[in-house]
Amino acid sequence: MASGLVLPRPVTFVTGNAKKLEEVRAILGNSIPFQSLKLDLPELQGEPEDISKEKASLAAIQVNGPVLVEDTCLCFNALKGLPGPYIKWFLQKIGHEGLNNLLMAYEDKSGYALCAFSFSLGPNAEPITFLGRTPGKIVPPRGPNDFGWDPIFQPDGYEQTYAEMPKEEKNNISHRSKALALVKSHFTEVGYTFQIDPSV
Ligand SMILES: O=P(O)(O)OP(=O)(O)OP(=O)(O)OC[C@H]1O[C@@H](n2cnc3c(O)ncnc32)[C@H](O)[C@@H]1O
Ligand SMILES: [Mg+2]
Repeated sequence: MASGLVLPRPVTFVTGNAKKLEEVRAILGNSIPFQSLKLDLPELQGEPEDISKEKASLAAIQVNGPVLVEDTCLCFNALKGLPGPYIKWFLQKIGHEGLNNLLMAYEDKSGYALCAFSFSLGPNAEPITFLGRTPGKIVPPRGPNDFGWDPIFQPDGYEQTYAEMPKEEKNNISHRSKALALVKSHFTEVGYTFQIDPSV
């Protein structure tokens, strides 16, 4: 492990989505101490990794300190990765049924959930991105409708949709937990310490 880098401020996880925050808390536990800030950052366009980095840069300016953000995609293979980062608007406009209908013309219902976390040390720093991906298929909705597209995503190797699974099970295999595992390894490697440095 490196000698350790004292961050002048605790890490702030910036999101406007309470469900994301709930999962990030459950997955990270005490491994990375963080505070959260509810902020609706702009919905950007482009490739998932670029969107996530740009989101981190915007968040770092707002917070004026170290931030963690994430952007989530739901990608359909038959549609070459779309809706991808635009899933939020697709879901809002056409719902679970409409998302299934998008694939009606295709035999291939496979896809993947993708999470792109980005960490920035502050307004002038270059964000680092960590990707997590869980393959699965798009199915007619099953299970509680309390988080986004969970009812229509059935991960490979499972008979249940994300929505039907106990939360701990989703958190063990999810796109989010895979990306967060990489975030944790990075923090361990760099050896960040999170106490507030009184000299700053
Ligand atoms: O403020 P941010 O963090 O951006 O929160 P958001 O809700 O705008 O989230 P995204 O921009 O990443 O858009 C992703 C969409 O996918 C939904 N979503 C994200 N993670 C999910 C998950 O694990 N299961 C189901 N739906 C999810 C989320 O509710 C959005 O509709
Ligand atoms: Mg968003």
